[in-house]
Amino acid sequence: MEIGFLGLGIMGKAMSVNLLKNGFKVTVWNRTLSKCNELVALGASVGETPAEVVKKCKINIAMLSDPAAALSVVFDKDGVLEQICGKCYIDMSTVDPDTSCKISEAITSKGGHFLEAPVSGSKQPAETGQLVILAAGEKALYEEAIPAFNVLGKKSFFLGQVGNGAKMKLVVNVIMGSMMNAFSEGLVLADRSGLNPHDLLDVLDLGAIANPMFRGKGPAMLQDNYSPAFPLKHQQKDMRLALALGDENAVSMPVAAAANEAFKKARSMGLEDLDFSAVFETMKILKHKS
Ligand SMILES: NC(=O)C1=CN([C@@H]2O[C@H](COP(=O)(O)OP(=O)(O)OC[C@H]3O[C@@H](n4cnc5c(N)ncnc54)[C@H](OP(=O)(O)O)[C@@H]3O)[C@@H](O)[C@H]2O)C=CC1
Ligand SMILES: O=CC(=O)O
Repeated sequence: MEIGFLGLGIMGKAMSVNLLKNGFKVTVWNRTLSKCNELVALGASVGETPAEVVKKCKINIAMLSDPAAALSVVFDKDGVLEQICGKCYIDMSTVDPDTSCKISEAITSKGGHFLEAPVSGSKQPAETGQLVILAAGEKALYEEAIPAFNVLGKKSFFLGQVGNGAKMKLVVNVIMGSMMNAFSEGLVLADRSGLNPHDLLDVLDLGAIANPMFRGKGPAMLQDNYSPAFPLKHQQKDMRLALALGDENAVSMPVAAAANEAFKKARSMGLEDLDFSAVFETMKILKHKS
């Protein structure tokens, strides 16, 4: 199966490498075209524009930063829409349900097929094919994409109509962002009250709230290492979009709102391209001021 892949950031690069290594033919495109070179060295072809990729490939996957990027790649000149008739488009970016529905409507009205399929799991799961895929939209396309999903992920869910995948992803990530804030506060509290935060990591890891995120990120955070796996700007985007979903549904979300403020503070400190665990730095600043 030949797959078109649009967007070679942290996730898209890892996912397309994985597809290539598992025997798929892949044609890639990235806004900054030079990022395609590494994939070419592994056997990928390059399209000069999204339209050129879609013209060549029946199944096309996008992994783009945010709603603006997702819309631009579809609707702009030389975009996906120009060649979508009879072709398939799977948007795996994390966007809001309205963006996903807008893309779906445009694609299907031009005779294309659409699936949204955002993922849970970060850089390492993308590299090792351990993502959790949250698909919604055209069921027949979901079934057609299963061989690719089996390479990219450890489990795929089909969640029904377009928008449900986006919603599920935002619910998961609003919980994750709030957890990262609680974890960071706990690390600061341990330190300031005279405990060794490394001991806290060991205690947490043996108890009821042990989880891969605390286990994976904690030691690096204590060394001020925020090498980006999941950039903070994207986590804050997800908080913002999840809070908007809360607004729409009259769901009070004070914990998530406070966590969002901390991520915004981190962005204002210039930390947006670091890993989202860098929100810890906002609390260390507060600590030093008090
Ligand atoms: N990193 C992670 O752990 C995870 C990320 N996600 C989600 O996956 C998506 C991608 O994340 P990630 O790979 O980390 O992000 P990156 O920031 O590493 O990559 C973003 C990609 O989007 C492209 N892009 C940005 N703006 C535009 C635009 N206006 N037009 C065209 N292309 C554009 C970038 O192109 P260029 O190279 O030219 O800048 C790049 O290819 C996001 O929605 C994120 O929330 C989901 C799960 C985990
Ligand atoms: O969206 C980020 C993730 O780790 O999942």
